Amino acid sequence: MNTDVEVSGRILVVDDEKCLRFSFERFLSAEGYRVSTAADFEEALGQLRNGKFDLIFSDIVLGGHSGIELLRILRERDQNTPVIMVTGFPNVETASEAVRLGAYDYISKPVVKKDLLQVARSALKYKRAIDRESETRTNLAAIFESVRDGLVSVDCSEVVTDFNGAARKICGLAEDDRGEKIGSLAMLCSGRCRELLDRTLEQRRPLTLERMTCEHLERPEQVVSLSTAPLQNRDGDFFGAVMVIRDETRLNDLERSLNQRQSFHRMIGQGRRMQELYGFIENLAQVPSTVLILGESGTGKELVAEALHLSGTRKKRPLVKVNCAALSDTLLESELFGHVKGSFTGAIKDHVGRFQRADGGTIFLDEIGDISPRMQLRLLRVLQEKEVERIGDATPIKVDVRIVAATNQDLEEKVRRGEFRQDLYYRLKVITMQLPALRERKEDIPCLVDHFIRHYNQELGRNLQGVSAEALQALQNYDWPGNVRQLEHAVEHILIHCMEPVATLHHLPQEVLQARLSTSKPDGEPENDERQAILAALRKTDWNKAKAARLLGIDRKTLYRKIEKFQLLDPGEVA
Ligand SMILES: Nc1ncnc2c1ncn2[C@@H]1O[C@H](COP(=O)(O)OP(=O)(O)OP(=O)(O)O)[C@@H](O)[C@H]1O
Repeated sequence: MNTDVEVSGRILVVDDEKCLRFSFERFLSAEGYRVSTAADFEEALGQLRNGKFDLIFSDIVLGGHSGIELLRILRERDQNTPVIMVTGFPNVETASEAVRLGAYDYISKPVVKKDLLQVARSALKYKRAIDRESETRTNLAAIFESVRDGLVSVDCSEVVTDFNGAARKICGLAEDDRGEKIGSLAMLCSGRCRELLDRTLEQRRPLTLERMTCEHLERPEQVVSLSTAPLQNRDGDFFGAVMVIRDETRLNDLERSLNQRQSFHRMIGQGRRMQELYGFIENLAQVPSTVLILGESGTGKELVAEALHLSGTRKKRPLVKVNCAALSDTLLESELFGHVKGSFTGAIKDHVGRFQRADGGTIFLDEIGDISPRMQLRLLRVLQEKEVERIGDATPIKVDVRIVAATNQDLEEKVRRGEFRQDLYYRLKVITMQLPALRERKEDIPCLVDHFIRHYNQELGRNLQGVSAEALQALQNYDWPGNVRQLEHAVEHILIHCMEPVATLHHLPQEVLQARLSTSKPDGEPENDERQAILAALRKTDWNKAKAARLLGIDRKTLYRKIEKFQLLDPGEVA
């Protein structure tokens, strides 16, 4: 008697020899199998129509038909049920033809009981394994289809191998996108998620991206979070990557209505000041007015300009960024307005200016406070006339560009001192946005720290889990003269110096630790932190201002201003 529950099953025996049917039925039933018999081809078909079998024994010769015919029909209907051919005489050719067509095995008459039971047991075991595998596959396919997150897999050449229903909905993928390169798909979004997949394929490690606006043309509000993972087979061979896309739009909407958004485009911050800023940007995004963004260095002025551009209708057109302080006057003029060939030495061909390149979109003029009086005048004309003149060509060219300017300088003061044109100042400050310094929104420091830890974990291939409560307190108490940029550098410093799962006080940058010591003194003044931090950085770098500014995460001009403000003296110069 067969005691192996695994291999119990329903068996059909098809043979025109009554005594063979009888002995098969007797031997197999005694083992606990449920056995049915059929005397010919038609009867076999009838049995197959009415019932399900786990194993079929079939004679190769079946009256006017052949067992091979039966095998063919079975294979068309059901791939899994093993069929064992019974040959009346050892005709190896027919038997091997049967195996080629998908028979599990063959046995020859006269059949020995031991052989029969052995082949039946092995075929039924095989059937169970196949059933289990296809069950797992069906379950996985059902899970794949039913999860709410979008799933997209690609192979090593970025060809889409599969995606589920949620991905169809979130990303707008169509059935025939399978087999296409992901970069070649005509998607209606920014495609920033593809960059993450590219990096996963390149670096072969999981990556995440929190809350990203898809900039989908049909669903402009759509916000998603992404995570990717490399795909490996059992032998550890890498064969592609999978991306999980979580639609966070509803959560984002809810947070917006509750004024609790944690991020907006690339900006991070959950406090009141940032909520006001997000709302303000959304309101301004729909109007074409010029915007002047004011704020200390590192407060995120460029990110605000980006968010302004991406939240409005101009997002389909370019956002062109110009750092006015980084270029000499002549270069800036040619960069902004363009030039014609031969208009000055070195003008070997026509050059399209950035105003023209930004046509229909936005131009971001960073460090606007640093432009020369001549450039101020030229810019004033663009603002007044909405047209530009290329160097060497007096023909005005109409441009439709939204101007977003930014500065960390006190422009009003510059106007008072006669260093900045008042008329240009008024034209620029149609709408002014004052960005809060990080010390004015310290409640955002924990989520910024988390954000930068995630970022640098990915950049540096690390797995820092967080910072200790004491270290976080020190980060929150510090005044951050270099604002978010400095905090970002501080987190990078932490990741470089900390090899433990959680960073503690001694992994913090020197300036934060020093400020902590100085504020613990009873007579510590609020400004002391900043002064101490700057002094510490200057001392550490032997008063090399470029290095000190880098250490502090501020630009050199800001550092000079702070040195003046705190009346710090370079010991080298005093001597
Ligand atoms: N709210 C924020 N969330 C996340 N990152 C931020 C935020 N604000 C600034 N950053 C980061 O800080 C760095 C400086 O930001 P950004 O260049 O926008 O500042 P800025 O005010 O334009 O500085 P500067 O006046 O020196 O040009 C960037 O790496 C930016 O990603």
